[in-house]
Amino acid sequence: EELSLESVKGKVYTLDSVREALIRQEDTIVFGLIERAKFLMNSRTYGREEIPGFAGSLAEFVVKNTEAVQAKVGRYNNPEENPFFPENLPPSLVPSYSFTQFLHPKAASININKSIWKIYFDELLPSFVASGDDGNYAQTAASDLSLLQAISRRIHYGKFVAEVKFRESAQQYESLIRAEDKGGLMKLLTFESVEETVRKRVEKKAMVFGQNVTLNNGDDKNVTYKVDPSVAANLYKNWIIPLTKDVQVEYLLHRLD
Ligand SMILES: O=C(O)C(=O)C[C@]1(C(=O)O)C=C[C@@H](O)C=C1
Repeated sequence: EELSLESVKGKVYTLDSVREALIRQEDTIVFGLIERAKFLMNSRTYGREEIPGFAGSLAEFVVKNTEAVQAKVGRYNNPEENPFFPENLPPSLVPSYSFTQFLHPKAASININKSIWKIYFDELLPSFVASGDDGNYAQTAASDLSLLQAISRRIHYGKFVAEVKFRESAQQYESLIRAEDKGGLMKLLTFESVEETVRKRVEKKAMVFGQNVTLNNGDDKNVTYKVDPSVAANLYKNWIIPLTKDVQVEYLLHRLD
């Protein structure tokens, strides 16, 4: 079998391959929920903390500084990655890998991490983290960062999904884009049955990955979970899928710029 040059050089994006990537990212998000749930709410991570020379919370401090370190080693050269604090990020110090140029150049200006940040702290955390304070503020912020990054990568992956769909039905998309018909675009890119499958699979993953494992496992009714599986399913239903679709519409509106 012949390998195309493109598959040797970089990633090939098809509807199947982007959906495969979204499925694999579910694992990361479910594990991220489980890891964050290990700690209590630890509100001191999110309030005004007295960090000398820094105006912001401990969580912001960890995210900003970690992003700066990761930027220096090239994290944001990958078009699949979007920083939470893009202002003043240092340039990469290492030679850049040549990522497949698949997206329209306007994609780089789409970043909805401000909304993701707000939803994460205001709505998601209180829905599954036990209240209280165990003193692990740095560890809490580190687990917030990896979960935020996983959720952000998943939602912004909408750019790739949209580009694949655009290439598959360019004519249909073009007329909606020219008419700036957001509702029509939303309808054309929506697959209700796929969304339902995603929600059910995520709930099952939360059950499988998050069950408390014991050796006397005969009795199914005694199984308990580290994160309520409905929290994972609702995260997808209420935020992740709708925001992925918003990113797709936003991307498509600029596709012909
Ligand atoms: O799989 C797709 O076609 C997507 O666009 C992804 C996704 C999702 O976020 O899971 C979003 C919209 C579709 O209605 C179905 C699923």
